[in-house]
Amino acid sequence: MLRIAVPNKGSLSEVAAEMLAEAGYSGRRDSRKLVHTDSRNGVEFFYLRPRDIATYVGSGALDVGITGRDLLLDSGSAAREIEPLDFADSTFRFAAPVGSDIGDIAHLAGKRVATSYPKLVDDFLRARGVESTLVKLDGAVESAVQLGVADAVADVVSTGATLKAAGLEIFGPVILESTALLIGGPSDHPDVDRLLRRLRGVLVARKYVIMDYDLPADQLDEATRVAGGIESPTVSPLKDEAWVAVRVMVRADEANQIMDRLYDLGARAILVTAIHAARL
Ligand SMILES: Nc1ncnc2c1ncn2[C@@H]1O[C@H](COP(=O)(O)OP(=O)(O)OP(=O)(O)O)[C@@H](O)[C@H]1O
Ligand SMILES: O=P(O)(O)OC[C@H]1O[C@H](OP(=O)(O)OP(=O)(O)O)[C@H](O)[C@@H]1O
Ligand SMILES: [Mg+2]
Repeated sequence: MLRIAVPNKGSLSEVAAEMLAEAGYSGRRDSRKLVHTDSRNGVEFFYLRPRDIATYVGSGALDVGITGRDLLLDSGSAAREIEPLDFADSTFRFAAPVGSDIGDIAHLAGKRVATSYPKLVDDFLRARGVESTLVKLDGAVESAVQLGVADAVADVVSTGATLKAAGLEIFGPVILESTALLIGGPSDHPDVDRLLRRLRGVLVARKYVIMDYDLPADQLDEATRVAGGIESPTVSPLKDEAWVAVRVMVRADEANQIMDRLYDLGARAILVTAIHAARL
């Protein structure tokens, strides 16, 4: 049985549960349940606080887990990154009040910096020889300056809207680029590969679409340059020998530009369909 740690709350939990469902696993129905066994797929899910997941996986108590890179590094656990999962992308940044004279990390010497990720920030500042006083908060860190408990903050930034609303602006270098990860522990469980293949299949199904179109046969080389597929396009004959039918996988975010270019080459009846599951 593969033992998997999944986030029970916060911004990672919903997407992680969706990905696992799309990968064919059953999940808990009651959001208060802490453990769920999917015996058909030979896995057991443990619903844990995202911040604690690296600790369980790093100690070997659980085999793999889903958490953020920032949380993994802040935990100091021996867990390691297996694969990025393409969600919960964020950067970890310093911010100070708009117009303040803190414009560089050197200016943080002797200042108070509020954060929920003290190890991450401490490691970063220490490595650069800056000595600050860290103020450890649980969340809503952006309010710390307005409320007078810190001079600057270090926190997760996505759109930047939370910082802006609190009258703060980013300064200094990027502390970390974070994303959701599959993490593993000290020993490799033989079933991790299957989980990984399934999760990769979900990522492919989300990122790619199938494109079918009819094309004048003499345009095939040109069309293959526009959309070459993973290995190579599937080409089928049509009754009218001057035409062929082509099927190819393309990135979903490029589908419309590719359709425009194929249309200009003479392609017609261009159809795009979603991929439900994939294994490349
Ligand atoms: N606005 C956001 N955009 C993208 N990723 C985010 C965002 N907020 C948090 N994250 C990521 O989610 C993870 C934080 O998990 P956590 O459970 O603390 O989420 P949370 O939404 O902050 O939950 P909580 O309500 O407990 O604070 C980190 O990896 C972090 O980088
Ligand atoms: O750049 P933005 O798009 O505004 O997103 C960043 C904010 O999102 C998260 O907050 P969350 O909602 O998790 O609250 P928290 O601070 O209590 O964790 C994070 O801690 C930032 O505050
Ligand atoms: Mg949060």
